[in-house]
Amino acid sequence: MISVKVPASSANLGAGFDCMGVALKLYNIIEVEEIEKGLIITSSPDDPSIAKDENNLVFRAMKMVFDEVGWYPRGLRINLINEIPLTRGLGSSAACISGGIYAANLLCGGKLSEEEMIYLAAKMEGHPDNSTPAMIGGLVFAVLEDKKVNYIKFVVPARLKFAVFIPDFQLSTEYARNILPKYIEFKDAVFNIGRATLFASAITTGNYELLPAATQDRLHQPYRKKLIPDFDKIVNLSLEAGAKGSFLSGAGPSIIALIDENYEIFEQNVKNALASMKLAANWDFMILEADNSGATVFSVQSTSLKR
Ligand SMILES: Nc1ncnc2c1ncn2[C@@H]1O[C@H](COP(=O)(O)OP(=O)(O)OP(=O)(O)O)[C@@H](O)[C@H]1O
Ligand SMILES: N[C@@H](CCO)C(=O)O
Repeated sequence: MISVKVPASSANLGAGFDCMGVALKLYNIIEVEEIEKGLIITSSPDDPSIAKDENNLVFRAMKMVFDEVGWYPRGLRINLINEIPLTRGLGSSAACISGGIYAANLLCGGKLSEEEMIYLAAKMEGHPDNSTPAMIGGLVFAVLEDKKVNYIKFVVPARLKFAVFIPDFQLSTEYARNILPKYIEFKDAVFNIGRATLFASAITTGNYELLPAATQDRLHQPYRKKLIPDFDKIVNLSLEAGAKGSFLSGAGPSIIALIDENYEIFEQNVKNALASMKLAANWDFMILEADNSGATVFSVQSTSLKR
């Protein structure tokens, strides 16, 4: 059996719609083994939205690899141990896709290169901002091209931490993409290009004082925040508690705040504010570090049946 550990991820990071994302130390584990025949999928915790047949996202990602390399297991057992909350903007689908591709490639003897896996994952997800950090870790700047992903991975220092606010409802990426406008104003495009560029420079040079300005966005948050009750309250309370920028995580509904010092004071301030504004029951709160490794093998025993 092969066990693969794959991190959560947060995409967009403010202004970098579909092109910036970071892996986070919150993990799913995907265990796979070849069996004589059939497909057996188990999951814990279980969730009715996790398919147990060929529609399962991990299976579909694995199947894409088998089709690509022309090798198929006789049958397959997949066990999913899920820590990443589903459909909350924390890259649960990218973890399934990147982790599934990574596990399938191990099962079939490592026929695909890392670049090929990164490309297949981004192609399946439709954009590379969750799938690339899920695959290789770090904070990634990435663009999906015709046949490859052009990207740069930045190794995130432990000093920079990610406060995550997770509400008690789901918001599918598909729905949150469908409500975006087809066209945007030229001045809004200019606004985001400037902020995204500033963010890349500020993050990679450690110039965190620029992050509150560099994480502003006009491409997706103005439309999506209407779907998230208390969005403005959470953003404002995290900035007042000392965050260096606060924004929607991926397509939402979770919200991320960046912190680089006084973590305990920040945590206490946030907990007090959530309680006094009566938001604590509806919003989970945790502070995470970036994961700089991406998908990794947890353990490998006998991987496939003898032929
Ligand atoms: N552990 C899992 N096992 C199987 N399928 C999963 C699992 N986690 C997520 N999925 C599938 O992915 C869907 C959620 O994907 P979606 O892109 O909407 O949200 P997300 O990836 O959590 O958020 P975002 O893309 O904004 O970070 C679920 O409805 C389910 O079909
Ligand atoms: N960039 C994507 C991330 C979610 O998958 C979006 O915002 O729709």
